[in-house]
Amino acid sequence: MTALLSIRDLSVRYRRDGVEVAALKGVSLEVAAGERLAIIGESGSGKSTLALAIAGLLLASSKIGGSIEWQSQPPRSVTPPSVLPDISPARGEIALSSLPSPTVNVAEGEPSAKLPISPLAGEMSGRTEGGAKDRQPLHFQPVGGRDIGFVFQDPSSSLDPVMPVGKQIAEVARTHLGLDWSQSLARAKTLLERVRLPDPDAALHTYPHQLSGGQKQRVAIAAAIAAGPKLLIADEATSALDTIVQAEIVALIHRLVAEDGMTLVFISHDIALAARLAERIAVLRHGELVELGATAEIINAPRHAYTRALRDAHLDLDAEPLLDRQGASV
Ligand SMILES: Nc1ncnc2c1ncn2[C@@H]1O[C@H](COP(=O)(O)OP(=O)(O)OP(=O)(O)O)[C@@H](O)[C@H]1O
Repeated sequence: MTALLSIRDLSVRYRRDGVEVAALKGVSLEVAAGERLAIIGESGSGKSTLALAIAGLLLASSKIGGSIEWQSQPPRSVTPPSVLPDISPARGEIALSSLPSPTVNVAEGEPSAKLPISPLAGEMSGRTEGGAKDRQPLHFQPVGGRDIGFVFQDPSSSLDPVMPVGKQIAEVARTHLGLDWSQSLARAKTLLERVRLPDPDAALHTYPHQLSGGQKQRVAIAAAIAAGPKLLIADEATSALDTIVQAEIVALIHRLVAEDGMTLVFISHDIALAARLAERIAVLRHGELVELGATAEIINAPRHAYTRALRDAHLDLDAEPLLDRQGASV
């Protein structure tokens, strides 16, 4: 399979209370175009940091080493390209984001603010820095976030509480697909249908607080895919939901990814959930990639003791089979 992006020797360090935290330590992996990749590990293992690094959403104060290199652009299967919505949990609203340069190549310890396009720094901006226009991109360059959709754990903090959800989705379409308001609202309605919100016409006018947690997450997913991204990153997108709703959201993500031909990076601490959705699983521990393989291999024949422990811990807690032995079962 063609690689969509290659991550090489990626390390990320945060600074907190004067102390440096090494969140990622030399992680290398490729994400193939069209695959469903899960990244699992315990709390603090660096999963979110990896997701944010891929999306170019790391704090400007973080120190980044290594590279993230995007390969040639695969054919888009959905609507015209556009800038995608960044649903920023830090800001509690849908913001319009830009990605960093796809080829992020920074010396270890160099501030990420020196990246060609600034990462998250209080608010997302599409400004280029450091004379990015003069650079000759060697690879496909994702523009203004249009190529990555991001779904965060908590839909309550990723949606604007005082804006009807239809408008939140339509805003994305209007701004970035060049549609007028009626076209944008029609698109929002179609997206609400696609994420199976009951009565999409009425749902257009509802506010987030009028929806259940699962419904809010459906809206957040609709907004994340409104621009037709080629890569969808779901960061613990089901963790705040009860088990039944979790399964529904996993099924929804699986269907949308298949329908739109997206690549999926699914972040989860739950190996069972990951196994239901992903074709490959990457296991992070203390910021290091300890194992990467086909889902069936990871589940049935894990090589690393840590992966075995994750699997066995799950088996101890839940008698349900982790995998239907046929791969993703949704
Ligand atoms: N903004 C930040 N400032 C300082 N340290 C951070 C920051 N974000 C994360 N860290 C630290 O970096 C490490 C990796 O965190 P990260 O959130 O990537 O892990 P995770 O596997 O996603 O955890 P969880 O499942 O709990 O979300 C942890 O030690 C965490 O405390």
